[in-house]
Amino acid sequence: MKQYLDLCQRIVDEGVWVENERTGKRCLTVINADLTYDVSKGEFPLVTTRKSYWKSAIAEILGYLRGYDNAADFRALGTKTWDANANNNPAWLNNVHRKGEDDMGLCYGAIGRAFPKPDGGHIDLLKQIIEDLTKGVDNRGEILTFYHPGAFHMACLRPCMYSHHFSLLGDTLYLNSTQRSCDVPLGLNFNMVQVYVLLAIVAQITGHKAGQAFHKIVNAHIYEDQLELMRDVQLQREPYALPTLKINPDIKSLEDIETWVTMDDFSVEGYQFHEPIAYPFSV
Ligand SMILES: Nc1nc(=O)c2c([nH]1)NC[C@@H]1CN(c3ccc(C(=O)N[C@@H](CCC(=O)O)C(=O)O)cc3)CN21
Ligand SMILES: O=c1ccn([C@H]2C[C@H](O)[C@@H](COP(=O)(O)O)O2)c(=O)[nH]1
Repeated sequence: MKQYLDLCQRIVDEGVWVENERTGKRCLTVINADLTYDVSKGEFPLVTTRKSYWKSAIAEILGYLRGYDNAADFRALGTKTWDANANNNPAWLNNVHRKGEDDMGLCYGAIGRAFPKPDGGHIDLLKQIIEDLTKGVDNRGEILTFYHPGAFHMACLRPCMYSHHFSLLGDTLYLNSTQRSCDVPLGLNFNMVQVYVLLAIVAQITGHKAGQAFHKIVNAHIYEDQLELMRDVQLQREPYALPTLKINPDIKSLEDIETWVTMDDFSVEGYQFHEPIAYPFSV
C-alpha cells in the first residue's frame, strides 16, 4: 500500500503534464516505477484508502487467461470494465475489424492464447508455459505476452500490462510483469491485484510455492480530471493494514480455470477501507 501511495505522491510532486491525443486529455506523468508484491508472505496489495473493487480486477485477469475477446464474456464473469472500450470509442466503432457489439478485437488473451505465427497457425503461449512449469521446466523464456504490434489495428486498445514472465528457482515461482501505460487512480488498483493473483494461481496449478511478483510500470499517469480527488482526498487518508486473499485450493489446472472457476472461488478477509471515490474514466 505504501508503494502505491508513494507513486501517487511522486506523480503529484514531480509529474510532467503530457497531452494525450487518444483521450484528448492531459496527464500528469512520471516514467518508471517498480512495485513488488511478496506473495509468499500473503501481502495482497489491495488499496485501502478507497473502496477497491477486487472482484472486478480478478474477473479481468481470469478473462485474459481464458482468451476472452468480448466485453459480454467479461460481464458474465463479473466485470463491466471493458464495456466502454468495446462500445463507446468512436475510433473503434468505425473500425472495419470490429465484429459487432461488445467485440474488443485482437488483444490481451485473444493474442496470448492464440499468438499468430508468421508461418501460419497459432501458439497457445499460456498452455505451453503451464505445461513447462508443471514439469519443473523454466527455459528462461516462459513469457506470456499480449503484445502484437501487427494486431494493434484490429483491437479496441493496445494491451497495457502486456508481458508476464515466469521464473523458477528450485520449487519457488516468480513473476515479472511489465506495463507500458498506467492509469494510476483507476487501472493500477486492478493491475496490482492481477499481478498478485496471477503468480498465486499459476503457482497453485503448477505445484510450486509462490515467491515475489515484480511489477514494472513505464508511463505512470494521473488524468487531469482525476488529480484533485487524488491529491486532496485519497492522499489525505491513512492506509489500513492489508487484507488477505484466499483462493479455492480445488483449482488445480488450467482446465479448471477455463471451465468452472468463478468469483466465488476467491475471497478477501479483513478488508478495511475508506469511503469509495468515483474517479472519472477516460475512454
Ligand atoms: N483510461 C483507462 N484506464 C484504465 O484503467 C483502463 C482503460 N482505460 N481501458 C481498459 C481497461 C479497463 N479498466 C478499467 C475500467 C474501468 C474501471 C473502473 O471504472 N473502476 C471503478 C469501478 C469498478 C467497478 O465498479 O467494478 C473503480 O472505482 O475502481 C477500472 C479499470 C482498466 N483499463
Ligand atoms: O490494465 C490496464 C489497462 C489500461 N490502463 C490504462 C492506461 C491508460 O490510461 C489507458 C490506455 O491508454 P493508451 O493510450 O492505450 O496508453 O488505460 C491501465 O492502467 N491498466
